[in-house]
Amino acid sequence: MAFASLPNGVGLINLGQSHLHKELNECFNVKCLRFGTSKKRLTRDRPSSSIVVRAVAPNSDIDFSDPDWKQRYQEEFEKRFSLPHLRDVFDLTPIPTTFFLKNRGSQVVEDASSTEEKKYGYVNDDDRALLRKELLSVNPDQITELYGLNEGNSCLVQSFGYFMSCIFSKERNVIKFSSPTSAGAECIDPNCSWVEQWVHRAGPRQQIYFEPGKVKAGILTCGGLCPGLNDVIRQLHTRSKKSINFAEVPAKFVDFEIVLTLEIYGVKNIVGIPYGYRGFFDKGLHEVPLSRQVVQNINLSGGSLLGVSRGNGEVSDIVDSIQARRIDMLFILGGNGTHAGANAIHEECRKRKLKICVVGVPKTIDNDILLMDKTFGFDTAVEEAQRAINSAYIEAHSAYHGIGLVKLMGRNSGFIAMHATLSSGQIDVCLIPEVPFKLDGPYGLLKHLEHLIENKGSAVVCVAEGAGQDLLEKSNARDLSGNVVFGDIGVHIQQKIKKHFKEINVHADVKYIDPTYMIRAVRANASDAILCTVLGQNAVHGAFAGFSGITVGICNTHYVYLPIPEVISSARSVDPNSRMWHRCMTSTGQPDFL
Ligand SMILES: Nc1ncnc2c1ncn2[C@@H]1O[C@H](COP(=O)(O)OP(=O)(O)OP(=O)(O)O)[C@@H](O)[C@H]1O
Ligand SMILES: O=P(O)(O)OC[C@H]1O[C@](O)(CO)[C@@H](O)[C@@H]1O
Ligand SMILES: [Mg+2]
Repeated sequence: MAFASLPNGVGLINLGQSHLHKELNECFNVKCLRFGTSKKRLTRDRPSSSIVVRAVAPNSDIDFSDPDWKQRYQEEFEKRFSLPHLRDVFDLTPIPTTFFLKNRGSQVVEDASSTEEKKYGYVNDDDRALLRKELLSVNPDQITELYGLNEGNSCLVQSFGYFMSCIFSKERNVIKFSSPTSAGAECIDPNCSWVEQWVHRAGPRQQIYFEPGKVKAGILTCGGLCPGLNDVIRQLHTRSKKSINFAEVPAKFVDFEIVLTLEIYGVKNIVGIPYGYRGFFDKGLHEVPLSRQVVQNINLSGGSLLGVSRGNGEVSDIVDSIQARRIDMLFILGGNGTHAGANAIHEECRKRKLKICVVGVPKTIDNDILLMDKTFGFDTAVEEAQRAINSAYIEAHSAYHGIGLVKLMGRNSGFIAMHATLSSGQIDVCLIPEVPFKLDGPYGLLKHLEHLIENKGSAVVCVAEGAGQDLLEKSNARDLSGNVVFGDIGVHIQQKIKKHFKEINVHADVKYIDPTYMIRAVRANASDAILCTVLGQNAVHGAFAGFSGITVGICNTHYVYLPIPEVISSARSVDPNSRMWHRCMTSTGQPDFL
């Protein structure tokens, strides 16, 4: 069983292991995470929360002696991951789609789909993608055998690279954990049996639930900034160099790419909601009409041209505003908090019997959304973080007894710090929220730095902002969204290092770099930009397909739709028993600090 230990010693149990019955009730970092007896799933308590996140364990009370337990598990899993649909509430007859893959010129051509397109161009509602990201560790001979390459498989062995990518696209790339104690093992039963877990495939459907000409679509971005927001909502173009006055933006002044997909369907009425949810309840802010004029390169800059914000509005006020604006589709780009809000809006729309589709697009540099391979902005943030690390390294190595210290974002999750450490190869110590550490004592960080200075002459430390919060004075301060405001672990460590080396009378030249906002205010790199484009398009397809209360994502290399509660029931975090964290420690050569 792979428990991820948290700074306060709370066990964070991996998804798929909640049959291990244990009750915990602790506050972890920003949020209070509860592991209840009845639900047996980590949920997040938000004192100011207006919604309760659904928390259904697929494998609650599984009787493994029942020969049919796998089937039961899969049935429950299928139920959990079924997508809320307008049909659940309304008696609707779908119409043929207006989204065509072929014969599209500058104009949207009505019913121009070819027979071939009808056959192959769309995703079926029953299509599924295998959720679990699994790794294959067998040699090519075994692959040939395993995948029946000699039996008409379309993967032709042209080159090893092609061969591997072809194989890996077959959705059968699984790892068999022989034991729950294997690194990173996520097992359901004590024998680690393989149980397939399928989720819904994203993409355009042949039948749609809205007449595009009558649709009004809204887009908003909420939470902190993230590289790629403008790519998802690509491309916003201003003819003026001046910043946008959201109270007065002429139609066709701005142009977004989510808009492009909407317009390909034939939607003409598209608006941007300024500054996240605030745009719905702040009377001084007005929606921004968006159009499809071909405009350039706004995705070349970071930030969000719609603006972002934190802070709670009443869900009922927001839905009043959505209703008054007659919005039919709402696309919401944001992190965990924003998605909780999106789900609350979706639920409220259902309660009021409004035919509105709410579709989320997960945005977070922290990469802390459950189940997803990665979220957009993360890669870019890691890439940018390396620049800071490189500067810290150069400073440290150029100074006599230099110690470089870099603090990176990562509120609950150390993915940015871990990946930046792995990619830079210049870090001696990586500290993340998921792994507790001590500063003092024979096994503490300070002693290790002494050792590095003595033996290497310099050292570089990378610390995630949420790491070591137990070493700081507790603060009750919260930001507008209710997130706990952390103490500055970077400054704390810097001071402790200086004090320590002074006390032992050894010279140390400490250089502290805090690139916090620099790593998220940049434009998306190529891989994030592609991810953004695909997610943006799929969000639009999802709404036209009639799904609401869903989000889009990439899971196990496939693009999928997921019900929102499933991805926000807790923050995704680094598993200290994973191979990746082990690799990180191997790369730095750091000890445990405990
Ligand atoms: N449980 C909730 N129910 C309803 N709305 C929420 C909830 N949690 C957060 N929100 C709203 O979502 C918005 C964004 O939340 P938050 O500031 O936590 O950012 P986020 O989406 O998690 O992004 P980031 O990854 O940058 O933190 C805020 O306006 C907040 O009011
Ligand atoms: O200072 P702001 O804008 O509230 O954002 C800071 C937070 O944003 C994030 O990047 C994303 O949640 C966190 O890592 C960080 O704590
Ligand atoms: Mg958040």
